Amino acid sequence: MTAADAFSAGISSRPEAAEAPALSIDGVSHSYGPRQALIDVDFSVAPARFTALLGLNGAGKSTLFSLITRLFGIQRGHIGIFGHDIAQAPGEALRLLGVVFQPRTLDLDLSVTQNLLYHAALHGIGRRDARTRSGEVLARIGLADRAGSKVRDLSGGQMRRLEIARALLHRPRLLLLDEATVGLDVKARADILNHVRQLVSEQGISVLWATHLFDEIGASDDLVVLHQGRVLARGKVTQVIADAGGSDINTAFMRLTGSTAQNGSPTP
Ligand SMILES: Nc1ncnc2c1ncn2[C@@H]1O[C@H](COP(=O)(O)OP(=O)(O)OP(=O)(O)O)[C@@H](O)[C@H]1O
Repeated sequence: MTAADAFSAGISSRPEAAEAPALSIDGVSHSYGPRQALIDVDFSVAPARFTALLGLNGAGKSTLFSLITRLFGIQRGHIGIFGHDIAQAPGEALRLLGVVFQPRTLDLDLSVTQNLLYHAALHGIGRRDARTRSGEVLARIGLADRAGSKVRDLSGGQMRRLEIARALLHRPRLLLLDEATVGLDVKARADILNHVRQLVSEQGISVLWATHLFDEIGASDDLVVLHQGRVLARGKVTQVIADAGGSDINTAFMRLTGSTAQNGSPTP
């Protein structure tokens, strides 16, 4: 059995399993005019697992995120969140989803808490409940001591953590992060990863972590390798490496894609 088979069998095709996959991507294709950005993409994210979506620039990660969040309509295929088809039951599906996009979208002149309260109001969360939830999410992401600070005074890593806190306000069960560590130094990157991994191990949140950096992927993670719009491999990291005949994630990626690597991150 290949890693892909094992991954699918373990996650998507267990009729006895009470819970559907946190995220299921089935036969999804997307084109921008003549340019095909995604080609028959299939994979799933298991509940309470950290799944890395590894791909170089242009692999199709952002396009996929735009489809999952319904920024774009689905041209072909199906996307489900905990069993709710996002085209048929968008309300139920999106309620369970939190997203951290690549560009920063915080109001720098408001405080940390004010940013959260503003976002909560957009979600229809009442003021008192919003204050309670803000305290909760800041504690979960290690920012409780900065609640009253102006966002402008935070470090880049703290701003990213605030965006994660904001994405957790409506208590989603699936969190998508698109290149969440871009522009951060090594320590801040490790810090964000640790916090997100804790959300998985301690809170049971399911995570899809899009990245182009090998060193952000752990040996016990699930992995999807996306290249030029196609899924080249998916499964447990160790299985993907073994199936590709590599000795580590770098060599496995190179074998799968024919790319070369420099400084821990792949280049085309
Ligand atoms: N609005 C658009 N119009 C035309 N082509 C696009 C558009 N957005 C993306 N593409 C193309 O679709 C393909 C996938 O791009 P996408 O941004 O989804 O990849 P990515 O993996 O997120 O890369 P990056 O990390 O650089 O954002 C690329 O070939 C890109 O040039």
